[in-house]
Parts: sequence; structure tokens; C-alpha cells
Amino acid sequence: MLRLAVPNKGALAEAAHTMLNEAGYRPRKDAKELVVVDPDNSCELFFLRPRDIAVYVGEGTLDAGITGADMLLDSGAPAEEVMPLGFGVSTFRFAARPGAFSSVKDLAGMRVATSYAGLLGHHLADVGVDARVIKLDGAVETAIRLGVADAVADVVETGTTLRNVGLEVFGEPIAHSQGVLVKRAGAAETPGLRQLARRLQGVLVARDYVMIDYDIRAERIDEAIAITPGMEGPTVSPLHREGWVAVRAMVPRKGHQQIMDRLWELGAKAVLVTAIFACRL
Ligand SMILES: Nc1ncnc2c1ncn2[C@@H]1O[C@H](COP(=O)(O)OP(=O)(O)OP(=O)(O)O)[C@@H](O)[C@H]1O
Ligand SMILES: O=P(O)(O)OC[C@H]1O[C@H](OP(=O)(O)OP(=O)(O)O)[C@H](O)[C@@H]1O
Ligand SMILES: [Mg+2]
Repeated sequence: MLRLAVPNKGALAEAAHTMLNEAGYRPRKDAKELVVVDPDNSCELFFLRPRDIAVYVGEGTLDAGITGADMLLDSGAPAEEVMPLGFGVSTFRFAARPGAFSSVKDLAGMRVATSYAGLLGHHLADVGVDARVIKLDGAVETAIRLGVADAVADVVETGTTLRNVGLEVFGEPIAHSQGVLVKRAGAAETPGLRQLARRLQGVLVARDYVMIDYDIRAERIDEAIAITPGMEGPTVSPLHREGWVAVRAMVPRKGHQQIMDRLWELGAKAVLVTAIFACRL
């Protein structure tokens, strides 16, 4: 039985839930259901705060979990990334009033507010800057206006929250983050975890790739394959019409229209693109 931790609320919750459903795991009935037993998949899903997930997994109480890479780093828990999941993409950055600071070095002796004290503390130690870390629970952007901090270190996605309070990022990003599947550091991957990772990988591929089918004159097949090389190689089947073949290959969803244009210029006919519902490579 795989015991898996899933964010119960916050920025990762919906995307994690959707991805697990697409991977065939049982959905929860409502946002108040904290444990879902899924006997068909030999799995138990525990809905927990994203910040706590690496802690449970690091303690070995749960086999695996979905959390943010920044929260994994921040926790300092003995847990490690199994695979990135492609959602909850953000950077972790310093911000302050425009012109106040230009690099992390300027923060020596300053107060920096954050809800990621572990991550910030490690970064300041790495770059050798002695600043005071003010630990807050959230909405840290307001701390400067309220005189609690001189700078903040926080999650930035679109930058809207910072703009709304008149702050600007400065210095290099402290970390890049996205939702990740984690397991206990050094733990062997159980069959249940390997199956979960394979299914999630399949969801990512189904989202990123489409299937293309087309007919082409046999003498142009090498040029066509160069445009649509597929995974192991495209399927090429004879057509009833003499001198023509049918080709089927997976291509990246992004740019598939350009691929269609190029095939068309090569003389391809009946060029069809279809979505992939599920996939295992
Ligand atoms: N606006 C966002 N865009 C993308 N990822 C985000 C955003 N806000 C937070 N995250 C990511 O989501 C993860 C969890 O953060 P979240 O904000 O959900 O937790 P929290 O701040 O503890 O909870 P809450 O905001 O519900 O109080 C982190 O890995 C973070 O990087
Ligand atoms: O760059 P943006 O697109 O504006 O997104 C970043 C904001 O999103 C998160 O806030 P959240 O809503 O989780 O509130 P919190 O700060 O209280 O956690 C994060 O802490 C930033 O404040
Ligand atoms: Mg938040």
C-alpha cells in the first residue's frame, strides 16, 4: 500500500489533485476529506499542508509526497526529489522598495522578512551575508510598509503581488521552484512509488505531446521522418495507393502547427493532429 501526501490547500493543491486524477488515482469528494483510501490502486492519499509534507516523508511516516521544491529545501527534512511535476512554477527572490538594494551583499545588517526562514538562512550563509531573518507566516510583502523589515524574500510568480505593494525584485533568484514528487532521502523506490512516478510521467507526456498522422509519397519519407522522428521512430505503414505511405508519430504539442506547415510543404496530405489521453513511454 503506497501512502502518499498531497497538498490539501494552497497554490499546489488543485494542480496536484488534477494530475493524480489524470494518473488514475481516486479523487477526493470534497475539500474537507483529509484521507482517501484507493484500494484499486493500493494507495492511501493523505491531504496535508504543503509545508508539512517533506517532514512526514522525511520521517518515513509516508512513502512519498507532492510539495514545492522550495518547501522541500526550506524544511531541511531528509527527503529528496523523485521528479518535477511541471506546475506551481515560481522563483524565490529578494524584493524591496525600488532602488533600496541592488544585490544580496547590500543586506548585511538589514532585516529580511520571509516565510521560508530555512531556505533564506542557508542562502545568506552561502553568500556570507549577515542579515536578520524575520520569520512570518505569509503576506510578507506588507512587512516593509509596516516597518518590520527592510527587504523580503518570497515566492514570485507573475510579480503582481510585489507590484501591488510598490516593491521590486533585486539580485539573483535565490531558488527556482515547482511542484515535485518527493521520497525519503536514500529510500529505495517501492513498486507502488515506481508505478506512481511512471503514471505521472505519462500525464506530463500526454500534456506535452500530440499524435500526428499523415500520408506522404514514399520517396519523401526520409525528409518527413527528419521532421517527425517520434520516440523510438515513427510508425510507417503502406497505403493502398501505390507509392504512398502513412506515418504516425508523437511530436511536441508546442510548435505542432509549424510541423504541419513543413509537412504540407513536403507534399504531405491528410495531416491530422490528435491529443494523447494517456501515455506510458
Ligand atoms: N503564486 C504562485 N504561483 C506558483 N507557485 C506558487 C505560488 N504561490 C505559492 N506557490 C508555491 O506553492 C507552494 C506552496 O505554497 P502555498 O502558498 O500554497 O503555501 P502556504 O503559503 O504555506 O499556504 P497559504 O498560501 O495557503 O497560506 C510553494 O512551493 C510555492 O513556491
Ligand atoms: O508573483 P505573484 O503571481 O503575485 O505570486 C506570488 C504570491 O503568491 C503567493 O502568495 P499566497 O497567495 O500563497 O499568500 P501567502 O504569501 O500568504 O502565502 C506568494 O507568497 C506571493 O505572495
Ligand atoms: Mg502562500
